[in-house]
Amino acid sequence: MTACEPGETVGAFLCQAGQMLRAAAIESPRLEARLLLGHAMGVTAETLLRDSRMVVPAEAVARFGAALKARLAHVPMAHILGRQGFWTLDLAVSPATLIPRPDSESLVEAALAAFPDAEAPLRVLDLGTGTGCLLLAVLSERPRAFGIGVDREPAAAALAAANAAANGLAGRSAFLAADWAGALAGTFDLVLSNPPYIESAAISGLMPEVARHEPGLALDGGPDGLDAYRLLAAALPALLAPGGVAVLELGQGQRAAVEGLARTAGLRPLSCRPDLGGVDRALSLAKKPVGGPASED
Ligand SMILES: C[S@@+](CC[C@H](N)C(=O)[O-])C[C@H]1O[C@@H](n2cnc3c(N)ncnc32)[C@H](O)[C@@H]1O
Repeated sequence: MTACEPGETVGAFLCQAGQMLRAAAIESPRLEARLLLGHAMGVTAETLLRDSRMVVPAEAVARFGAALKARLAHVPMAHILGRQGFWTLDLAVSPATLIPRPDSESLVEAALAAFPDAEAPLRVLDLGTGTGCLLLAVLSERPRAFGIGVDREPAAAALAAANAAANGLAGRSAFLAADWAGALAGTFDLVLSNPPYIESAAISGLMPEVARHEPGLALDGGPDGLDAYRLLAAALPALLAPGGVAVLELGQGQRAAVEGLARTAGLRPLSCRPDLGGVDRALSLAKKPVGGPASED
């Protein structure tokens, strides 16, 4: 390990922090050190790169120390920074719910592909809305759409409402704390859901950022990971308007099982969009027409 130059400069702090993060097996130690120091100083990581001889002010040193300590304890970067980008949106995050993942953007792509008319006046429902990321991304692309986001965790529903306001979407969205769609009447053109789908026994083996810092309510799908899909599949036929589509996020390897549950509930699998890693991720479903064939295949 090369010795870091001593001193109070950006370069010295970044060098020391990078080494500590690497020793803690953090994947991108130099990048994260820059993001944390930039956050503590209120400047961008690019600014730090431009002037590594800049002296770090005392109050930023204290903030950086606290942020670094948290990261070394595997607190997720998004929780320390308080923000996460998703689609084109900048979203506040909190320990109350899942940090939005890039893989979930495939649900937004699937939803937009299902409703390609940008001017369609869609009614959208997002079950387990968390930060509101899925609903808000769709509303940002469909200016005549209106949406409701539901989360059983009241702090998540409040976070999603704040994210809607911060992104100029409060006028076309509403959020409530409830158990799935139990509190709702009416039907929707588009139902989105990224439910908890990790097998209960697998959670403790996930990376510490997830297992220790993201809530069980957002992760735990029961013994086989499918508990929420059973409830959602049963509820969807009554929630979908004629011509409506549901887009569900899947965990790796869950496609066949969830399609089976959907068919049993009277739904028709339309397509399944892979994420950037090629994993079947966004399952689109429609209601089988009354009196229609029992299955599409
Ligand atoms: C996997 S997270 C997804 C959050 C967000 N939609 C996203 O894609 O990042 C699942 C969310 O479902 C919520 N949830 C779990 N059980 C629920 C229930 N019975 N009713 C409503 N929401 C629930 C959790 O609180 C959590 O916010």
